[in-house]
This record gives sequence, C-alpha cells and structure tokens, in this order.
Amino acid sequence: MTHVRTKICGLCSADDARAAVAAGADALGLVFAHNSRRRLDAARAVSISQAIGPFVSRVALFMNDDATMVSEVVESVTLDMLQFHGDETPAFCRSFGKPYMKAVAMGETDASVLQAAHDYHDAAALLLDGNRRGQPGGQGETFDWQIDLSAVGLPVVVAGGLHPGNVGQAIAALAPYAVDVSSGVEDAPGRKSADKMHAFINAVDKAGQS
Ligand SMILES: O=C(O)c1ccccc1N[C@@H]1O[C@H](COP(=O)(O)O)[C@@H](O)[C@H]1O
Repeated sequence: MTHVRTKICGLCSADDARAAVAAGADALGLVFAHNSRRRLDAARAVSISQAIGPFVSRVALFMNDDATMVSEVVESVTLDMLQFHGDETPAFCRSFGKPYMKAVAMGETDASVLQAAHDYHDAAALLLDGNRRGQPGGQGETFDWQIDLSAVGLPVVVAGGLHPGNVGQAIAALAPYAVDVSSGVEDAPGRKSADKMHAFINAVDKAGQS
C-alpha cells in the first residue's frame, strides 16, 4: 500500500481551504502567477494561509513572475514551498531560500523530464503538467501517461486535467509521489467543490491500495 499525496491548488477563499483540509489534502496551493484567474493578493493569501491547520503544506505558485514580487510574497505569507510554472532558471528557483518544485510542460512532443531532472536536481519535486510550454497551467489538460519515469530520481507530482474519475488511472500508469489538481475539483473557476475534493482524495487513496 502506498500513500500517494494530494495537493489541491488554486484555493481562493478560507472556506475552500478549510474544506480541502477536511477532505484530507496534504498540501494546498496559493496562486500568485500574474496570468492566472486564480491569482491572490497578499491580504487574501494571508487569510487563507491562516485558515490552513498544522501538518498541511502551503505552496505558492508563480509563473515567470519577477523576483521582487516573489520575495514580497515569501516575506508576507507563511509558506512551505514554492512552485514555478514558467521558464524560471534553477538559480532563480533556489534563490528564495525555500524548497521548490519545478513544473515541466508535457503538452508538447519534445518535453524532456530527464533533462529537467538534471537541470533542477536540487528541486524538492518535479511537477508534470499537461500544458504547452509558455501556456499557463490550471487549464484541465492531461498529457500522455505512457512514459517511463523510473530514471527521474526526484519525487514526481502528476498534474493536468485530473479529476475524481481519472486520477486512479494516472496513479496506476505513473506511480507518482503525489498528484495535484485544480480545475477538476471546481464547481466554477476559482470555487472549489467540497464533494469533488472528497471524491478526488477517496479515489487517490483507493488507487494507492491496489
Ligand atoms: O491554477 C492556475 O491558475 C495556474 C496558473 C498558472 C500556472 C499553473 C496553474 N495551475 C496549476 O496547473 C496544474 C494543472 O491544473 P488543472 O488541474 O489541470 O487545472 C496544477 O499544478 C495547478 O497547480
């Protein structure tokens, strides 16, 4: 039996954050990317972060945002990890003194997970997303799960188009360390569904038992 961890991303309210924790999420994502419809300002992010109880990780998501903005967020919001979704270099990712996760855009034929694992060797994890390079994530797009990840050497987080109905299949195909979901547990853009979050985490737990 494997405990596959679940990150729920794009929380836009304290109530949704509490519901995600109640559903059993291991990590919650707060989006600061300038190009996201789920983008938070610092005041809202602080109120959401305060609503998250102990033993649940807080992850801040950026995409090609400038260093000053990232530093301001790191200084004003309680965070455990940073998630970078753009063309950020390894030096940029590690420069904020926090564990980080680098997203790899899998929605193109030449995406090289092994190259990313080499370049971002000090990352806490690699996150594989279904978006094309340059396009924002969080669009609900899957990628081809028939890939061999055995040589990656870093924890792998699978994302992109996951929902309660397909996450078991993704786990069976890729045996990831964790899965990450945003659109697939929403009722409307930026509004999470407690029922969908429960169903998602039940499906993850079930897949980890088989
Ligand atoms: O959620 C966003 O708005 C977002 C913006 C820019 C980059 C990434 C974003 N979200 C991340 O995208 C993946 C997949 O999300 P989905 O489940 O397909 O909606 C996930 O890691 C989100 O954290």
